[in-house]
Amino acid sequence: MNLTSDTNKDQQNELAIKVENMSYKYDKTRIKPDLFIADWQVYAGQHVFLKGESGSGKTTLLNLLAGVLVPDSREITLLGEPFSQLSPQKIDAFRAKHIGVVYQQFNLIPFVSVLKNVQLAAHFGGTCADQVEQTLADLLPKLALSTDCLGQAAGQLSVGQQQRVAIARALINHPDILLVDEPTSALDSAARDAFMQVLLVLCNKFNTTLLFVSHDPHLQAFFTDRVNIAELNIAQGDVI
Ligand SMILES: Nc1ncnc2c1ncn2[C@@H]1O[C@H](COP(=O)(O)OP(=O)(O)OP(=O)(O)O)[C@@H](O)[C@H]1O
Repeated sequence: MNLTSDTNKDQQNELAIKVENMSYKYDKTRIKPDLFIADWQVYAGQHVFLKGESGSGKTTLLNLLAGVLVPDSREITLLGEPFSQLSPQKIDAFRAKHIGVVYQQFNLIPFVSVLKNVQLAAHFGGTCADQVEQTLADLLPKLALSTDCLGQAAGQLSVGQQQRVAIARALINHPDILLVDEPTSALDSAARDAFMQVLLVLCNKFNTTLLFVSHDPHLQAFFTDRVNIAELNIAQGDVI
């Protein structure tokens, strides 16, 4: 089964994400994996909405694509690189340079300033200080964040502000791939829609491939490419 998220497929020939016969199980003593994907591709620049019921494997897939988890069979290719076959050090370097991740809980360092949070990500991604300054000057107004917040401890900001800082941090290295896990659950509908619009504008600007995980049906409208993890994860059925 070849499941490709397919808007503008004709115009886009570069694959950002290719997953082939990838399996993962949390408990290695079990026979049946928690996640098995036979064949799935996302083209460079696509914005894909990944939906699915609770426990269906969305976060697991995201963590595999981020290199936080390592598949049991190693078949993830990102940007043409055999990502899941790289050494742990190379995976860390690849992630820092090419992948932005926005987690459900944002994962900011709460007692460290907003600026430091962003600078740390930039440092690991090899982005120089001048570039950080330039990108922040561009990003902050788009994210409705004032320069005053840069000096504040991240943990002192509102949830909505932390979310936008998490986006700034994820985009500071102009990643090729942005993985976003259910970030809008704490927002009201107006803030949620504003957030989505900003996110999509920024991904277009940087030509970033976006994989957006959510089970909020309202957010589907922002995407033309939608995939249900149940179609991908054949470990959830009786196929294997
Ligand atoms: N750390 C873990 N240890 C063992 N099993 C886990 C762990 N994390 C997830 N699982 C199992 O893997 C399966 C997929 O979980 P996952 O968190 O990826 O689902 P999800 O679709 O992201 O759910 P949700 O929408 O509730 O966040 C579930 O059966 C879950 O119980």
